[in-house]
Amino acid sequence: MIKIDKLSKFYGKKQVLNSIDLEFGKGKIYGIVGENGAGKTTLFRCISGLENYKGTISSEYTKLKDHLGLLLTEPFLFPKITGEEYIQLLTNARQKKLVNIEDRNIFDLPLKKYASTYSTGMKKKLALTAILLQENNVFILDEPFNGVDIQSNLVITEIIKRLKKLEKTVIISSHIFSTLAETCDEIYLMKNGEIIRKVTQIDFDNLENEMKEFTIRNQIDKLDLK
Ligand SMILES: Nc1ncnc2c1ncn2[C@@H]1O[C@H](COP(=O)(O)OP(=O)(O)OP(=O)(O)O)[C@@H](O)[C@H]1O
Repeated sequence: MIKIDKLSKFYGKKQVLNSIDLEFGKGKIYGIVGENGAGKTTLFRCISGLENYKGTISSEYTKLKDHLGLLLTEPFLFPKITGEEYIQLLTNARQKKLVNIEDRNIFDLPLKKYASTYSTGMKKKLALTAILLQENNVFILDEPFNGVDIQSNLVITEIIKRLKKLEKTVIISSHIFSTLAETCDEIYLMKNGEIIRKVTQIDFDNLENEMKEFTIRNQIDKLDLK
């Protein structure tokens, strides 16, 4: 269980997260949706221990970040290391010894090549492979489906479902509602640094319809397309 109490974050004078209260349990998948700039990535960075913040983030672990895999929208890959070396680096950090990495190459990546030469989608797949092989208990996936081919998206969706069965905690942000609706137990709607709504599976269709109607009424109609 991860418990977030009154989490606030400022960048300089700008408040980006405003008194967020959330709880994430084991064996559950959570979606976070919200417009660009709502604060999703900042929330993830705070939970992952990459940012200072006000409020508390507590869990059953002494150091949550030692049990947490964060997939960033644009993973950082060091120059001059191969895909294989990247995976080794991350798994070594968790004292996991991998005998044959090629056997665990779920996305058929060219692991002998420098990771910095990978395409955007390949970088994301490498970073995801590494955090999965770390055998984390908590996974935070920031737009995991974005920029990744259809086949790999199907694989990622299936992996997320398996992580749930393994009693892991998975938190996902996505701008593609259907991918969240297929996997999530609960979806939180973020706006201007606040969680404004919690939606459970039974209401996913209503949420999608409301969002569509709101967007079309307020945004697309401005174009006055004839
Ligand atoms: N390092 C930073 N310094 C200053 N402001 C920042 C920094 N990182 C993010 N912000 C600001 O914080 C706000 C929230 O950004 P964040 O990246 O968390 O949003 P998001 O919901 O993940 O957006 P998107 O859907 O576009 O990825 C934005 O106004 C952004 O400009």
